[in-house]
Amino acid sequence: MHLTIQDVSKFFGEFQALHNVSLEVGSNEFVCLLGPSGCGKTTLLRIIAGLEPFDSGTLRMGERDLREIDAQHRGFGIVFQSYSLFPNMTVAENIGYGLKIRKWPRDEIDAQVRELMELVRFPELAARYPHELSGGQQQRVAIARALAVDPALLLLDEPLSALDARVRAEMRTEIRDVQRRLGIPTIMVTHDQEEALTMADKIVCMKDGRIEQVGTPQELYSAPQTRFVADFVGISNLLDEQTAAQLSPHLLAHKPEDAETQLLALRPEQIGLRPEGDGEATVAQITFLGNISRITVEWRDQHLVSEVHCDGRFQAGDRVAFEIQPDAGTWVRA
Ligand SMILES: Nc1ncnc2c1ncn2[C@@H]1O[C@H](COP(=O)(O)OP(=O)(O)OP(=O)(O)O)[C@@H](O)[C@H]1O
Repeated sequence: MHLTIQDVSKFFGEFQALHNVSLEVGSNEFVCLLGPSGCGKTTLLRIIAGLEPFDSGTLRMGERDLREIDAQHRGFGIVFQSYSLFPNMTVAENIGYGLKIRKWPRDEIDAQVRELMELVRFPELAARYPHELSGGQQQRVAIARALAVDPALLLLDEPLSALDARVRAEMRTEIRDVQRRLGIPTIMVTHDQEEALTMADKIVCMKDGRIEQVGTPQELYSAPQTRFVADFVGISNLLDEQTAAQLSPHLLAHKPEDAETQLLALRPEQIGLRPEGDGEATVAQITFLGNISRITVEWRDQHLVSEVHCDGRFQAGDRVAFEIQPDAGTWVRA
């Protein structure tokens, strides 16, 4: 079933937290709301969940107007950043809780809980209490609990942000895997662009209560439309028209005519370097990243960031020349 958000606006007193937000979430889609702190991601998620009223616009699940259905009756699964498990219930009781209040028979609850524990890979932890689990395990239980009621929509609010980097990376794959297998439309809030790029079918990039751009991870990375998206999703070198022309006059050939599109966003991997004694730039800093090196070069009065496969060709202080394809980069709105 489709979720349709149309022209939703939200005020907190005088402050407008959301400006005419419109968005579709398809039946098997994994959508990430991505943006910096305060851009309105959580507010939008809470509105969808029914935990927060909104001032104008429409919200529909299939044909149903969600304004007419309160949070408990929407049948959505929700997982928050803090694990929010019931501390006095075991793992199995936590997962089965939603089924118990729906008055499922005992043996059916047990079967469903067993299945979900297999799905989130910890059948042996059934009898433990939340305080006996690691952060990652607690968050898996929270996800299993949200999935238990066969939700029409799964809402995740920064579910991985309290976990350490390794567990977080593991759980990205696990969550995506379970979501694909169950085919539940999912909306996840995150401010972590890497998380959004690795997990989402569709990223909704937000800024100041507005949607800046919606697209696949590839679209947002390779065709950002605004300076904000170019900067927030991945790393970009942003050059005005004059500077772009100095770097390589060919880059102007693909600049659109409109007056708003003024800046060229060049990804670091689009700036190739070659050692050259009288090259126009100087290597300022080299950061080794394993498979590649990130090299900051000084050029005229600015710094440009390049990423190259590291083969030890460059040292700080070296003179280098640029190797840039004529169609490199995307012209974006300032
Ligand atoms: N209950 C409230 N009363 C007043 N202002 C609020 C309330 N809730 C949120 N806001 C404001 O609305 C804006 C959006 O908040 P929201 O929590 O949706 O942002 P966010 O993108 O989720 O940020 P974060 O990543 O920090 O959670 C912020 O400026 C916030 O201060």
